[in-house]
Amino acid sequence: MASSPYIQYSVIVPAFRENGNIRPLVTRIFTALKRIDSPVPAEQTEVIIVDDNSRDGSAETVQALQQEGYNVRIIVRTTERGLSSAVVRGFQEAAGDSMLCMDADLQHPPEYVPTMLAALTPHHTFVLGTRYGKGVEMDKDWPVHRRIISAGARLLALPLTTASDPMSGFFGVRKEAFLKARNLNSQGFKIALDLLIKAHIQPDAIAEVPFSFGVRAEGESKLTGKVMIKYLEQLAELYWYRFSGLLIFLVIFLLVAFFVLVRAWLGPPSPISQHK
Ligand SMILES: Nc1nc2c(ncn2[C@@H]2O[C@H](COP(=O)(O)OP(=O)(O)O[C@H]3O[C@H](CO)[C@@H](O)[C@H](O)[C@@H]3O)[C@@H](O)[C@H]2O)c(=O)[nH]1
Ligand SMILES: [Mg+2]
Repeated sequence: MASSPYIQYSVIVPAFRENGNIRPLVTRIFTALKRIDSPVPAEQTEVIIVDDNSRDGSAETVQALQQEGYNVRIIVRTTERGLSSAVVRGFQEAAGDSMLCMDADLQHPPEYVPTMLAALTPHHTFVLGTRYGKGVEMDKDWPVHRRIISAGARLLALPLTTASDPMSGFFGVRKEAFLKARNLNSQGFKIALDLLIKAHIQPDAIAEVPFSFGVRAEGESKLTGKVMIKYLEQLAELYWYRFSGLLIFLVIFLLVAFFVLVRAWLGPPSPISQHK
């Protein structure tokens, strides 16, 4: 398939040591896009892998796929690391106005890519692949401890957004909405949540696509204890970002109310006695 200069859709895949998954991922994405009923044309879609210098043959796999005609490229970062910053880099390099982020390990089904991309419109500037929608379920092999961590993380984010699965790594955003976000947290694992808040995505601008979260095909998860602590730090930052104005207002209001009450309780100031 020849690459087209009219790219409207970009699929960003952060990847670290994912060589074994890259070929099935890319071929399945393009097979889905080439289906007769795909709402998004394959010729208008590019895939960008953002790799953190894995040196596991990922670059060679991408090169072979390019020679076979797939519109895929790889950015190999050597001075930066981390999931969120890799996704941001991919969004910055994307040619398409509709941009999707998905994991390399096939936990996000490539067959959903056309539907996810097509859900992005000038009205729905954000699309979230949700694991908590109607009619979908987690893969029963997903470990219990991961379910508990996920439920806890979701609960903590409730005051920040009404989205059903803001922890999802399967999400898309329109370029114009992405460009509105300032000070994105490059250290975190939860770039969708960060974008939802910092790009000021309103609830009615979010389209949700339920999908069944599978188990990793090859390699290992990079979710560690350190990542969970980073998530708590990210939450604290987002709470401050979202609620600091309200907090400052409340403090000033309480101080003024306290002052007024004290004055009322002490009564009016006694008249000054006059001397001749
Ligand atoms: N470039 C780069 N990619 C990374 C890095 N860390 C992880 N990735 C890539 O990011 C994707 C997700 O990493 P996993 O290690 O598979 O994460 P997970 O534990 O399965 O977590 C996923 O599910 C969570 C929901 O439970 C999501 O919140 C999370 O974003 C991710 O999608 C994979 O493609 C992985 O290679 C990194 O430091 N750099
Ligand atoms: Mg994974």
